[in-house]
Amino acid sequence: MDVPGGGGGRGAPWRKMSKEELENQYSPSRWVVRRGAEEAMRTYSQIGDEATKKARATGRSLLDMPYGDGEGEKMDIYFPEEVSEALPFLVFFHGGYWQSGSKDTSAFMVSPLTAQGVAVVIVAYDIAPKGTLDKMVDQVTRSVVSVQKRYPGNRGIHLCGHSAGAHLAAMMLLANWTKLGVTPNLKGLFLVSGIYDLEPVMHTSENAPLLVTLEDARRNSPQWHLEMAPAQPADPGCRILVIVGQHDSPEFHRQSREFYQALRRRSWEASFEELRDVDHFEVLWNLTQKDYVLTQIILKTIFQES
Ligand SMILES: N[C@@H](CC(=O)c1ccccc1NC=O)C(=O)O
Repeated sequence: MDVPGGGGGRGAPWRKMSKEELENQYSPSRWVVRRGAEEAMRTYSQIGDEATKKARATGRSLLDMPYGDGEGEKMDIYFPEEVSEALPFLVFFHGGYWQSGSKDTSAFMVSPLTAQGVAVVIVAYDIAPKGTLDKMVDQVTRSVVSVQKRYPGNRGIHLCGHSAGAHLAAMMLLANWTKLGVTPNLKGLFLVSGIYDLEPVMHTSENAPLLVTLEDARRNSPQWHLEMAPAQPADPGCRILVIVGQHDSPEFHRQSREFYQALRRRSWEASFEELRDVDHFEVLWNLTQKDYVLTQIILKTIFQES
């Protein structure tokens, strides 16, 4: 296999980095500006935990709904007060480098979105070492199919993913829905501080539980597919918002920018947004706030199209 000609190619900046520099660039917690790395991670878990407890306390949820036979193939569905047949859905995939995180601490955006009439689904998947990347991509694909089958009258499904979860969401652009028998009513993707070319991650300590080979990395890199694989027709009805935090590392900025550019080259309806004054974790925990700029962008996008 050849290497892509774009940012992932032979001239990619990460190829010239020392092992330490690469490790640094791919350790989001080292780039936070308002607190130490450990405190940032602690706050992130705490806010996720509290948001999930608050979302579950309303009682308007279906928890642990299976989307497959595997023990980890479960999703939580949170409903707005006004129940209708034709709700817009937002399906969220949590981050944590495919090896940490849980649906049980990731309901960040549930309260502000359900308050505005959006049903929110938080998906669990088998993180490493139990799950491989291929398995996680397959699981997430089946979770989207399951939402469409359960709610065929939905007014659009938007996917949202953070970091490793943005990678999983982006992989849905390559899914073979025909083979799965159902084409979800996908209207948009919100990709927050994601990774789209997995090859550099393979050379960091994050790969220890993942055991990604070069073949695995390419097969599971949406960037690689957009640059190298035969073009799949872009869906003009599906808008893609690529989002990065101002204080994300330069490599995270590069990954987002180059993915956005590759999407545009392949005729996807994509836009790019750098969110001011937030780091890799704040961008997500701010989604607990109805007035946060990204919460507002998400709501505006969902209701423009439903
Ligand atoms: N070990 C990582 C943790 C991390 O990257 C992370 C943690 C929680 C949610 C998302 C994350 N990043 C990507 O998936 C770090 O140093 O920041």
